[in-house]
Amino acid sequence: MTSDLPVIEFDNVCRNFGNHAALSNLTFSIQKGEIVGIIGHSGAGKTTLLRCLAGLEKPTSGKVKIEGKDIAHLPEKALIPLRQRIGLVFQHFNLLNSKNVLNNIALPLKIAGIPKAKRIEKAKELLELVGIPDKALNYPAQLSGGQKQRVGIARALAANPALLLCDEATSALDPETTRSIIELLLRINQKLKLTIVLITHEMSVIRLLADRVFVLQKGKIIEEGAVGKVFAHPQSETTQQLLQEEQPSLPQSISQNIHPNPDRNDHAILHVVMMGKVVRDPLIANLQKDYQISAVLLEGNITHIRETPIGTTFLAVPADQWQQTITALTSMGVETVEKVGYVRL
Ligand SMILES: Nc1ncnc2c1ncn2[C@@H]1O[C@H](COP(=O)(O)OP(=O)(O)OP(=O)(O)O)[C@@H](O)[C@H]1O
Repeated sequence: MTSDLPVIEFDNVCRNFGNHAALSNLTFSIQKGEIVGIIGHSGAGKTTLLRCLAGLEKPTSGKVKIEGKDIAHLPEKALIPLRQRIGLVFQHFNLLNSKNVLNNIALPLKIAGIPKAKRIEKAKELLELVGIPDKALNYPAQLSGGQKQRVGIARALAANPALLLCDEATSALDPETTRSIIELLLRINQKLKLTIVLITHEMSVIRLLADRVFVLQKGKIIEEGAVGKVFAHPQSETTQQLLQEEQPSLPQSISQNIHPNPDRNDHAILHVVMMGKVVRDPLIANLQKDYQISAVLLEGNITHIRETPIGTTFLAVPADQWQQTITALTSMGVETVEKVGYVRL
């Protein structure tokens, strides 16, 4: 395999269930070391896509290539070694309760016929990597949810996979534990240069973990790109809906009274999105100082995509100064600024 060959390539993949197209002409590629998040409403095709990637589901047509090999058309026997290149992490961990932690982790190696001493050595190494070396002899019932998921991740890594697939891997965990599992996945991604594809309904997980995001709707990718870009400027209605809980919105007392044309003494409302350094700049003070524009902050918040701050605010400025404000804010380096309408404050 050459280093720039994508780890994953989907070429015109369709998966039908009867007359229903769960995946429809999907074409994309994912490079080694990338972390890609897949989001979409229920029934959009996320699980089907992940199952096709894992070789658990055969596409009706098209090619699914992992490290250049088309797994969609391999006979079952030839799929076995390829499946070992793919680690799976599940929402409910799927550990065997009758086996201790070390033996759970070593199980894929046992199935692959690796001698006992070697697989236990590897399992110990992985337990160290996921940060719970002292739990080797414990049974799953004696572990917290976060510890169980660490074991699930260690097991997924046992056969040195090229690809880790995470299906709602943090959805059963509390926010603090979710954060620690995200940090673990990021560390593993960097240390092992592991490619990770994750499905989640938690947008905060995508923000902290993924480099790129695919938005699925009715089996098609309707929006795709760097998480920062897509989350800062969601184009499709679906993406906007999925992000809605995360976005600040105007207080009802204002949003109810917005109108499209200005009356005398109205203010124009501007929706401003900023990324990076500019978030820390005193924009309102600068508007006043450099442009003599008095802006009022109506609503706003700051979130982070990895280390990059994203600021979203609604400002009100005198109605006759909205164009000048947009020009000024753009020259200050904000990502986007749009007029939402007019209101009497
Ligand atoms: N084995 C199956 N037989 C018939 N229809 C199926 C099967 N698997 C999935 N589907 C259908 O394909 C579509 C996509 O399902 P899929 O489970 O991939 O969606 P999803 O985005 O993962 O949804 P969710 O978020 O609810 O898990 C749905 O309409 C579903 O009903």
